[in-house]
Amino acid sequence: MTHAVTIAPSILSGDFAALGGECRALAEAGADWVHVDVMDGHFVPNLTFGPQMCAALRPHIQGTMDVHLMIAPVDAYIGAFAQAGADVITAHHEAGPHIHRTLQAIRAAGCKAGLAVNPGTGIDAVAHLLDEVDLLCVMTVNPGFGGQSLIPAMLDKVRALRALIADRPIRLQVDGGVSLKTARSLAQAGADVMVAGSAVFQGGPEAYGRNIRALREAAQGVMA
Ligand SMILES: O=C(CO)[C@H](O)[C@H](O)COP(=O)(O)O
Repeated sequence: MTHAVTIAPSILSGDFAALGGECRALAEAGADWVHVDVMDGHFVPNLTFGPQMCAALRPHIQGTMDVHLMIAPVDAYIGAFAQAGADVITAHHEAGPHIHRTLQAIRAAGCKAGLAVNPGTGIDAVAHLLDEVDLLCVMTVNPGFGGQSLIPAMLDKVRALRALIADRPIRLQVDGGVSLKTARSLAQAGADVMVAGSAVFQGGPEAYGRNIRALREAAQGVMA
């Protein structure tokens, strides 16, 4: 069974000189969420945004601001991202040192708690954390950069996590290499939130609506 799919464009692929406008264009184009990739140059080999950027973007985002923290340590920054208006804050299992406490702190700050796992991390890592989690993010590429190809072995991981979640109200997100080619198999494996950078932003603002529609239809198995 496939689930209704949420499309969460990653502004990592947007025009950094015009991100407010990019967020407004995404809303007009039918994006469900906006995914903000926060990178610290330490946990991942790239640097992007901080809480001030999130606060500046918040008024330009309709609906859910989905903040993906690729940073270590995490806990000291949760309050700032919550204050900045994040709806979902996702932390990495690998960022440590006490992910259970981190997830509790995210909820205590009034946000939905997301748990991300890198490609090399097995599903056992999340099994004992499900009570603390509102969203599981399967990294389907190694984190740090947009435009990479989906790692095929991650489909099995998505399938296994969907089975593990069972009937819990946990969203299952995939992040990296989501495209017209991969969306259907990811949805069939059980993903219900698709983060997409290149696949949404290619072609510029006039293509966003078309790209989002095509991605949604591909995920749902609607033939072009
Ligand atoms: O978290 C990320 C990288 O760490 C990005 O969200 C992800 O790679 C999306 O980009 P694309 O759709 O181009 O693969």
